Amino acid sequence: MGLQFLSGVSHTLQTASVATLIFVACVFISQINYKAQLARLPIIGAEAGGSEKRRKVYLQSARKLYNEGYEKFKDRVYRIATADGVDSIVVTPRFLPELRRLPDSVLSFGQAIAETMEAKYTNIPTDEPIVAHTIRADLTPALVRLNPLICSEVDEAMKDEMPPCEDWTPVLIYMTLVRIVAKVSGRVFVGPELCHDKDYLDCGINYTIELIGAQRAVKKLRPAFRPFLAPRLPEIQRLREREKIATNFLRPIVQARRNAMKDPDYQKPDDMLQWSLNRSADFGIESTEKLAKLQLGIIFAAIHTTSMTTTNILYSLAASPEYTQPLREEIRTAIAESGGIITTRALQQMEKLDSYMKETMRFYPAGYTSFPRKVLKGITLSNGQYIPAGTFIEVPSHAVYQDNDHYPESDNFDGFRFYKLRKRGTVENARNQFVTTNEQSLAFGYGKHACPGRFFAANEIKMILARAILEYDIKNVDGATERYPNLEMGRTSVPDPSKMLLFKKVEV
Ligand code: HEM
Repeated sequence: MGLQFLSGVSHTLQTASVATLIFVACVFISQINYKAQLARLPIIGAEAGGSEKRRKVYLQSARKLYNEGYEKFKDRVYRIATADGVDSIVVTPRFLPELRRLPDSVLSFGQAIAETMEAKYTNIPTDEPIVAHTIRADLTPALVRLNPLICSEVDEAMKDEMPPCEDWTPVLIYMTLVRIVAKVSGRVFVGPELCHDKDYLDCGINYTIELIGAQRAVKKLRPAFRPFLAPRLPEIQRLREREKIATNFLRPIVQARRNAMKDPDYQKPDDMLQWSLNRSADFGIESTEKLAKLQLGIIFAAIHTTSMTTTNILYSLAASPEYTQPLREEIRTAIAESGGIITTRALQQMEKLDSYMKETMRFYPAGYTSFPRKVLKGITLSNGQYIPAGTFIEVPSHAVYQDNDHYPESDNFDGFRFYKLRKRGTVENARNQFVTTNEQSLAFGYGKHACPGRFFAANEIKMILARAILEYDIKNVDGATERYPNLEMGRTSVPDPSKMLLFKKVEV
């Protein structure tokens, strides 16, 4: 009996050892295979040396590397070291039409964001189709109806947040815009109950800043230690606190709305929270906690992106005052022709403003690359190059914006570049709008995950700028005429949030 038992144990151990060996061999072989596949792709910046040296060069001069790669590898994809120390695969835009056809099970936006944002620990919702769906199906079609409301929120928020500016007054413009955008967007996202609540607004504004801090803190940990150490990081615990605070804010409102929805005559509010509630059963969203997390996700996608874009435009405007008068005239005429208010038609008529916004975004997109995707299944491109599963790809959007073939005299900031192109005909009119996305206009991404919120963002930014340009003269402090440089880190480029602009009320 004893011998039989021992021989059984020995047999089991042998089987387990063989299984383990086979498993290790498989992992080893697939790693070798993966590395061999990667090694077939050319590298930009190889002369710097090993991967750590290339990473350092990337941190100092990512923009230069992407531009060099764009010139060197017009028809091929190549590798670049990134801030993470992981090589990313840079894809030239000629491959975009074939990549856009691939399903998410092959090329995943959600997975790329989840890994970049360390979603496992930060909890940011990256795979919740209800968010993009509600924006596309409910928010964008509602804009014509909502624009008067958005406009009055812009007016009110600007009155609250801007100082009187009877004489030249310095304004820390980035944070001022963050508060204006948070209030205006809040009206559309959560509705009247919460959008003016200072504590809720602070919760949303701080959440985004803290989320980026938490993501950086997790990235600093070695990957193997993250499951144990990341949940204990104070930055991650602070995010959990924020989620609780947001849930507590939303709970009574969600409860009241759910109760009211039992009444067939209930006039449902016209905001994202309500549209999400209407669709929650279809997407399996039950709890208020989940709804709160989705709200935080929308806030993360919307507030700082919109505020940074608007800040970039105002920094450009302060350094190119020759544009103020023609823009002011266009805005005045458009509003006058719409009965003195900013209607959807008036916004559409602000084509010079639209062009100025797009030209600023061409020079100062939020990042030097676009179309971040994780490759879940290996892809063979039409030129025969193979991109293995497990890699990240990106497109060098800023280099595209600097290409003279697409943008003649691309170094020249021409605020009315797109306005002039739009005047050429119907096709050119459609191709050159602020919200347009295509292989040459990548600031809002590309393909089926291109930013669904860009139509709302465009309206909101135009309304804020229309008010600012009509009501104020704007200039840099200390008589500086150069545009404030953006802060660059790796592939990101942000307007310097510590800079002031001077504002003075226009005398009428
Ligand atoms: C000027 C402001 C904004 C910029 C520059 C911007 C930029 C982007 C970019 C680059 C992407 C990735 C697209 C891709 O890789 O193909 C994206 C996605 C997204 N954006 Fe925006 N965005 C802005 C405003 C907004 C606003 C106001 C909202 C919400 C109302 C929003 C909601 C989203 C969502 C939900 C996604 C993910 C889409 C998906 O999962 O399919 N964004 N945005």
